[in-house]
Amino acid sequence: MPSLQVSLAALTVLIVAYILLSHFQQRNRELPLPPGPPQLPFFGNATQLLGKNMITVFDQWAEEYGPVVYLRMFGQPVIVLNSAEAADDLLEKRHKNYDGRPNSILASTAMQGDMMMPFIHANDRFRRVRKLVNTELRPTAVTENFNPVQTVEVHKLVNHIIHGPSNWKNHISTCMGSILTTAVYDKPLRGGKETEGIIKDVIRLNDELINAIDSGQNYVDFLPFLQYVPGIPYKAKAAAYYQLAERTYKALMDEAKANFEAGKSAKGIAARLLEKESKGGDSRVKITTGGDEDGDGDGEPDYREQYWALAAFYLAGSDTQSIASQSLILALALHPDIMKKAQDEVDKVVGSDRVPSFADEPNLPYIKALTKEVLRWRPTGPVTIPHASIESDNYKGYFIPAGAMVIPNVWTMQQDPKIYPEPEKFDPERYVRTPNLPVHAFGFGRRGCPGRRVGEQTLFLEFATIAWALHVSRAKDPQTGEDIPLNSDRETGFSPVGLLEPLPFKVSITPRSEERTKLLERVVESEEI
Ligand code: HEM
Repeated sequence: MPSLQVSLAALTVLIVAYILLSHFQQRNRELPLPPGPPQLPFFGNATQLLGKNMITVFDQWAEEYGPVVYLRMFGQPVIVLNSAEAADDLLEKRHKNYDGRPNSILASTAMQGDMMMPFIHANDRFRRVRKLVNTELRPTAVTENFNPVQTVEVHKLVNHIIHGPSNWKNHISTCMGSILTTAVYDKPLRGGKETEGIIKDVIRLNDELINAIDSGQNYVDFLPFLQYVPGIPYKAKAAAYYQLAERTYKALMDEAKANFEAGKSAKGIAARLLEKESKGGDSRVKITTGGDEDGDGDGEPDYREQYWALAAFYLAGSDTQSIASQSLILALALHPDIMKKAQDEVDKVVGSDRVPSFADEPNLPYIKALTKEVLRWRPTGPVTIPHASIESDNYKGYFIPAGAMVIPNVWTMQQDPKIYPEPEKFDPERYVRTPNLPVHAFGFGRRGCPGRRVGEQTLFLEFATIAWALHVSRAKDPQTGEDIPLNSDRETGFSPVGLLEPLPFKVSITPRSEERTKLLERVVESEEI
């Protein structure tokens, strides 16, 4: 009992100190804060968000308060950027001050030891890891490391859909995951029993992390003093996750290292990275405890940073690509005219005697426009990953506090009728007319998605092959013969938190011709060998 009293007393002291500090931070400024909704003294605006669809609330606040909105969530300053202009001014032009990430006590520190790229601060580790990731994802590396894998996996995907159309969503998710596990570790992802062992752990880690964030287990991020409370429940679970993550990501790299040292040909980015280093006589291929040895921050990532950097590919690239593909299927079923236009373009350029390839890209502008419009219409991350301000700033006469969470509200930006007339309409033609019309779904500044090219290319080949081989339309109710309704409403037809994933829906997917089905089967068989 006395220890409980001590804990409660300590907790009270921490809460009071926290409130005082956050109030001091608000007062210690000369400029006004950006406009925003009324706040309660401690909870800020959090109560106005509870139980509501965050994007809907942000959208309304954008209308009411303008392009830059200020909130306080449990004492933490939050800036929401609602216009492309504000995002460009701050996150691109002043990126050095906005490349930070908010303190993520659960997902980054407790669950991943501050090693996982999308969550880490703009620190020396971030700069080392970013160098590695950008090198492995530069255009020539994508052509070499990803295009052959994307080709095989997309062909397999469409062939699987032909033979099991009701399972189309699982086929997509396997394909998108497999592109990453194969390109990085040379380990294709297989359904059922074949996805045992280490790759199963990669999938599990991904799912558990998303679940921890989306289900509100990250309460400690909003009430940071809780991390000092002994026995707080999130810690044990997070520690178990961290151990599994460390073991899994290291084991994958170790296996690549062992294969390469045994003289097997280096397949996959992990093995090739180690091979490149050894050819350069580089001594970095050794297991260390992480960090920049000379402490200057611009060194090369060590072994531990390397395997965590490569782990970010699956984590950041599998669900994002998969969800964009689901939104495409929904859009095609809703718009038979768009399905037909896509099919007509592919038929004209590719014909029936071969399957689409990356070489067709310059000749398929409508398919390319379709990939952009899907990501504009229903952006996978409607608010992307939050950034954080490093120093305090003055934007158009408003005070932006240091350490504020900065949320790019991509949803509202991509629904701006001045830039995208009739924004709610799914209309790929807007990108045919204006190919450089912006797509903000990949984020901003130095934190913008380094896998953008991979994502765009996967979606391009997938969409072209779907249009070539399949017909997607509304499903009919077998009892009544009526169309089964489809709900593409952002608020009621999509998941309310996290990534913008369509809620389960039914469509009809049929092969376009026997001839194309047979050709695709032959292609898949030949690629299997
Ligand atoms: C349709 C597919 C994809 C979409 C829509 C997408 C979107 C995003 C967004 C919005 C961010 C955060 C940007 C920001 O903070 O401003 C991000 C970060 C990231 N993405 Fe992607 N992404 C996709 C595919 C991929 C792929 C295929 C990979 C890897 C091959 C990848 C790797 C990453 C990484 C490592 C980060 C963290 C960057 C950082 O924190 O600095 N992404 N992505």
